[in-house]
Amino acid sequence: MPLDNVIDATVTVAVVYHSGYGHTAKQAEAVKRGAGRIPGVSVLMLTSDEAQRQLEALDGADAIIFGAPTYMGKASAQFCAFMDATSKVFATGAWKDKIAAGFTNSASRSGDKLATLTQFAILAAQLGMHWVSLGLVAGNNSSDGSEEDLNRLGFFLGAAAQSNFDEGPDRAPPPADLRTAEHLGERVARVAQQFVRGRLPAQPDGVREDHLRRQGVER
Ligand SMILES: Cc1cc2nc3c(=O)[nH]c(=O)nc-3n(C[C@H](O)[C@H](O)[C@H](O)COP(=O)(O)O)c2cc1C
Repeated sequence: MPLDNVIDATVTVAVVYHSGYGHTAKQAEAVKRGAGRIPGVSVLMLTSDEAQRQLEALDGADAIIFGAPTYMGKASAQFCAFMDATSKVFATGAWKDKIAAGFTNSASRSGDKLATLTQFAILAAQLGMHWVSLGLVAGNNSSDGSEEDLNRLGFFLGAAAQSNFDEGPDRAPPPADLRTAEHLGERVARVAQQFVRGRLPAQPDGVREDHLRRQGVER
């Protein structure tokens, strides 16, 4: 492949999610917004039903971000069906060395969301993927903290959101949780880009840097 094509290669971040009533879909859209902010990154959105029917659509993705509501202390059954379907990928190793991350949303502040994020991280490990954490300090845990803080729910493994059960997706999850989801999308896109560029073939001194500089790429 010519050098220009290799360096111009778009990085693809896929978001695979389930949402029963629209709240986690809002969070998924926020993840997409964050990832899409990084120049040279395209975002592929698939519901877990769609992804389950066409797993090969994800073969070209450099990163896959898993998202589901927490139902009964675990990822929703619909998302679990997608997880089970990835046993085909387990067999072929097709997603090995892709970047992975996750997000979840539930009614309670904890609501046992950690169990869902842990499920996602284990899924990624079984598939040989590289898990990316949220990368934020915990918010709203001091006397000057507030509900507006990024990562107000204090998760590290992935992005968490909380949606009051009596509010529709037009009101929940709140802006701080959507900004936290945007942060995750942005972080995963950057990591995926670094990872893809790290695999570029070695170039004579300065050639690769010149290409990146001409593209205005942040190093
Ligand atoms: C079957 C079911 C189980 C649920 N279990 C939990 C739970 O374990 N913890 C929690 O905090 N909320 C729980 N909830 C609330 C949902 O996580 C919450 O309403 C969420 O916003 C739904 O997201 P969605 O609109 O994307 O489906 C449950 C809701 C349903 C329908």
